Amino acid sequence: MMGWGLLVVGLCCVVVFLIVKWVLRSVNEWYYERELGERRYELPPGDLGWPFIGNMWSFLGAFKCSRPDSFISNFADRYGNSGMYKAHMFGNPSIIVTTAEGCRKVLTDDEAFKPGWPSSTMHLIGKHSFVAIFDEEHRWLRKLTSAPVNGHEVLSLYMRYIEDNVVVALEKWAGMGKIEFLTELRKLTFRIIMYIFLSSESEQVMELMEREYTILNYGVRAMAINIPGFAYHSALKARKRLVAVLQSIVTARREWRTKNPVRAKKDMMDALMDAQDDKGRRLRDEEIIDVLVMYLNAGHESSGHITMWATLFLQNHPDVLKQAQAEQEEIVKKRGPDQKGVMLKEIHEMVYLDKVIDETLRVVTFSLTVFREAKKDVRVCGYTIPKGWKVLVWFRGVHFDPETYPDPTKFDPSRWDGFTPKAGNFLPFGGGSRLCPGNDLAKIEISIFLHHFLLNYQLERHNPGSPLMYLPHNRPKDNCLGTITRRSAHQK
Ligand code: HEM
Repeated sequence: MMGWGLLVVGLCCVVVFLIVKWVLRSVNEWYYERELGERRYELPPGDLGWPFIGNMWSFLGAFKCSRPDSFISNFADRYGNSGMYKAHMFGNPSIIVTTAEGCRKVLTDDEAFKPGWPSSTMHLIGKHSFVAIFDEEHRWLRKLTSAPVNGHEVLSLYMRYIEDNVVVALEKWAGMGKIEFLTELRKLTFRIIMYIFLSSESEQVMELMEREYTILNYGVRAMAINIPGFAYHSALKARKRLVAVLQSIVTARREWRTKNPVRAKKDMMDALMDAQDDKGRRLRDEEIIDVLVMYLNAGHESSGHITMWATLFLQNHPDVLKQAQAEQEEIVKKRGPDQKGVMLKEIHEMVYLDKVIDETLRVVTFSLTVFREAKKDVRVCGYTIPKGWKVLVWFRGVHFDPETYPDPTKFDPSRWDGFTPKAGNFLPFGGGSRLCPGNDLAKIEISIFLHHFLLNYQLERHNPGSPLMYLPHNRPKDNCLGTITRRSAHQK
């Protein structure tokens, strides 16, 4: 009797548990889809996860357990390979778009989409930065700020500065013994972007700011929990400190400009201070600071990571390394006796290195996803994205599509021999009106670094098996701890 009783109680518990689970799993769908009426049947397949946390648990779980692709493959396993899935991400009902066709459509249709970054990102990067502004305001500020980092003339101008700093840094690292290669690279790329935007700052200020950016970036991809001990809370504090430093730089510059009205050289800060829109409006300090917070971050974090990964891939693939070294040696051999340093035309001749960099950009896919919001109901690849819903343009899905890139997880620069991806199939720098304005600068920086590294240096990692982390960005957990040494004559 007792046994039957226990069985019944057990069964009741299981049934109650299943009902509660089903109700909880359906709450988000009832709440967000009810108001869509019949249009809910036009949504892509998927599920909106649990109340409050949505699908964030499985997103963070997949990325923290180093299985980044399992997050999307779980959707594909459950709902079929539709390439678009509904989900609840970063606090919003969202559509994740993983196909080249869908991503291109979202990135290029400014009539239908505007930026849709989570409000936590906006608080961290700034409500006057490009993650928050759109249409006319974005076009104006983008034109103003992208000019100083684009075009043959300006890039040639920065190349000397970049190269001098690369040469000094590599020499210094080779005498330092054990270093965190990624940390040092981030400092180097930060110094370069600070020079371009602010004509440099003191060593101390730069180190401090770079450290604050590291903390800020941890918060960008974390749950927006503003409680001490959580990454987002620390990131908000880091932003405050960054804003304070930038405010003091802006104030000092304004004072300096008043005393020196005629200036020989103008940098990005000058451009922002001089700017006037067609109604004669000038930018306020807080707007300038937000644009700087964004540019200084975007302009060093990505280049530092990609340079580290390209170096690692080269070191781990001896055949690729040999071919890349041979190309650089050939370039140096052709130089006249008076030439000092790399020329822009030589970078265009680095055809093999360019394939190595493109393959690195693909395999790493530094920007896992970017966010948009539908301004109206939009049809994409046969599904409806409802007005107000967020869209996650999932670059990783595009870059790991086996139909375009057979054996997609393999690092293989030769896949680029005679191969030009169709529009939308290769998006390391995004696309449309938000295409990365620093793409040429980034490629030049990476090429100059690899040029000198390949000719003269090698890296020995201390923990080659160090586990990988995927958030906020792909990197070895030990920040690539290793020793840089000069290549001896017989290795050349
Ligand atoms: C390997 C290096 C880099 C990668 C992989 C990269 C990637 C990207 C991607 C994917 C976007 C598109 C964001 C979106 O669609 O919402 C973007 C935008 C942006 N990037 Fe880069 N980037 C790199 C280097 C740089 C550099 C060096 C700079 C600074 C000069 C920079 C500044 C920006 C800015 C300001 C935006 C926002 C553009 C807008 O919203 O109009 N990036 N980047």
